[in-house]
Amino acid sequence: MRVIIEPTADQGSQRAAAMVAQLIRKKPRAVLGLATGGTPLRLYQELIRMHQTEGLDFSRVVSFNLDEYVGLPPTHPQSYRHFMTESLFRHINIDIRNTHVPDGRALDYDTYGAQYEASIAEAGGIDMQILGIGRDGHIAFNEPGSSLGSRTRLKTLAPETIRDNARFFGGEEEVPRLAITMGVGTILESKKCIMLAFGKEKAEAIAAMIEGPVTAQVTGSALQFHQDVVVILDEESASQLTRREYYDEVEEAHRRLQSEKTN
Ligand SMILES: N[C@@H]1[C@@H](O)[C@H](O)[C@@H](COP(=O)(O)O)O[C@@H]1O
Repeated sequence: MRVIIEPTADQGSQRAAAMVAQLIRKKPRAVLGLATGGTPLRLYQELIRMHQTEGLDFSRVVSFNLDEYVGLPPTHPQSYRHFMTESLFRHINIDIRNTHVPDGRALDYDTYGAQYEASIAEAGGIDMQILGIGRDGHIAFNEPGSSLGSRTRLKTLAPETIRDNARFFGGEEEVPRLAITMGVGTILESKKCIMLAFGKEKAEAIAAMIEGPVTAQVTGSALQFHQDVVVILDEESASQLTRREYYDEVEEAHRRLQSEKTN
């Protein structure tokens, strides 16, 4: 796991955007795994800027989102489909038919989950999965206790997640209790994962995910089994890591290698 600590969330988001842009330039038909929540917003803003000012071309990009609330139509202001349209899709030249967000109104979730997995496989698998993390260490909506081999399925939200997301809904009562989410096993199959976490409220989850044991109680810790994960942090979210100096040294070594390559 590569741990990059940037001074601020803005710098961290720019770093992530550069990685996404590099992939799309190399592989115009890249398959991106996308996340919602407050964390990736700055990354999406930077991608929009790159599209508008540098001509970053999304016309052949395919995307799959991690999750969606059950019961919300795509037009609902808090649905993740709506979030993606407003925060990214309508500002870039992605073909909306190539964007996939789980359907929160599917009737048969077992069949639907299997179909979602099949569409990811048909697209060639996810090249780069963007991830955030919940304060309890969950990824997508894989709440504590989720199987580390889980696939796309229906999931009951944990009380902490409902509390955390109440701010978007104007109260806990309004937050849906169920979601459809890619599983931990689905996420582990993506070729590369970029996790973003900013702010001190994520510090504990980040320390548990990176330096703690692999456990279904912190589903993000399963990423320790993935061979290509980059975690991008700011000073606050990195504040509880005990091996900080080592991560900085690794980054320094990366920089030296890069500059030797380009010189
Ligand atoms: N399903 C989403 C996750 O994908 C996200 O990572 C998490 C953190 O959200 P935020 O970035 O707003 O802190 O919230 C929800 O649970």
